[in-house]
Amino acid sequence: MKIAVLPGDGIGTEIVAEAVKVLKTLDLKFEMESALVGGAAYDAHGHPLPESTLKLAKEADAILFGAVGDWKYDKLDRPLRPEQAILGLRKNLGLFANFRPAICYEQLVGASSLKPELVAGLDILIIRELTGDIYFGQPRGRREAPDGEFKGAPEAFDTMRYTKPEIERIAHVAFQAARKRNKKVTSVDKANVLETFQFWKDTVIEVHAQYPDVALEHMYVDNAAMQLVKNPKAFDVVFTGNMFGDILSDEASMLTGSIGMLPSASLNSKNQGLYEPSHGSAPDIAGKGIANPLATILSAAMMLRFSLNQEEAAQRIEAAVQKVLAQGLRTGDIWSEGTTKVGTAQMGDAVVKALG
Ligand SMILES: NC(=O)C1=CN([C@@H]2O[C@H](COP(=O)(O)OP(=O)(O)OC[C@H]3O[C@@H](n4cnc5c(N)ncnc54)[C@H](O)[C@@H]3O)[C@@H](O)[C@H]2O)C=CC1
Ligand SMILES: CC(C)CC(=O)C(=O)O
Ligand SMILES: [Mg+2]
Repeated sequence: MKIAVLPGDGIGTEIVAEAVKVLKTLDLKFEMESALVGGAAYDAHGHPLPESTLKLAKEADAILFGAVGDWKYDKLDRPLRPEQAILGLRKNLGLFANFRPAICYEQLVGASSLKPELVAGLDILIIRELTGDIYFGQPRGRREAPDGEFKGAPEAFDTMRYTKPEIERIAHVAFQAARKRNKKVTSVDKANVLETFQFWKDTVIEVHAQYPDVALEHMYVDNAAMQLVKNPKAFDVVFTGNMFGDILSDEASMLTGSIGMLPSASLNSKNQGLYEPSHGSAPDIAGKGIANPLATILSAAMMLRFSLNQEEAAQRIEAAVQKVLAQGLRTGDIWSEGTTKVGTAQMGDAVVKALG
């Protein structure tokens, strides 16, 4: 088994180091090989996703990814910007199914910005389509407005699109995941305004015919954003497209206490996967040793479960994380009065110790 380790930029390097530490503590046989990605790869090789990094990722059984991006690259031409590395990996490897579980651990009920009773016991699964939608649709660009009130003025445009097979395959993923949980899917769309999402809704209804044992509800994304903070426990599987899933998963992270707690798995049809925290490179706190590494450590647990067939090891990591939280250790983002503030490496060390 081979794991490609791609730390990336900002806090990416700090949090991946902790997840690697945890993986090395397990008595498992796998090889790990690291490579540059994102801004770090652009600085060294002139491209955010060099051929050698892509080759390593393609050949690996699983990829452990940190985060990419920094404000200093924001003026580069888009194809050279760090974010193109993660988008390119997702597209090149066909990682269309993104799982983002939002679980509020008992010990962190007080860390959420919501009332404890709203988040205690929360366990929802966001399933986000990851290789389509407006993030990848063509054409896109800048031009002179071809018509309308401001005809001739400079304008920018993107294309929102989904093909039927793209919607069908992720709908099957959502319904099958729901069968292993509470048999309820909320499909989030904007069918009242967007043709793409009326098509999404129609296709989801068709696929649902094969899953009569799973309850399906539809919700517009604006309402879903509101319901997520009003009554989050009413959801079980939240299923949506690429952009809405991106936004709603950051929102849902705060139900768990912090974005530093939300792991993710991105899978293709061969169950090859990329595992990364749901957050970005956090340039505002990079280099300070204060980032929360738990989302990345929990992503490594998802990697053991989904791609490396090591369920027991995955559960060991998840139990170790809960044990450390029960000991009262907290990085700044989840700290509250009466708990002990620790840095990134101390948190990683504590998880390693709890594993023993
Ligand atoms: N998959 C990826 O590589 C992603 C990359 N990005 C990139 O990351 C850069 C920063 O983007 P932002 O919008 O600021 O989002 P961000 O997720 O990096 O940070 C948002 C806020 O959350 C905090 N935060 C994030 N992770 C944390 C952690 N583990 N522990 C404690 N606090 C944490 C940050 O300090 C910041 O205040 C941009 O260049 C963006 O494009 C953003 C999202 C995903
Ligand atoms: C570069 C972005 C598309 C990444 C992101 O925000 C995400 O996947 O959550
Ligand atoms: Mg995001």
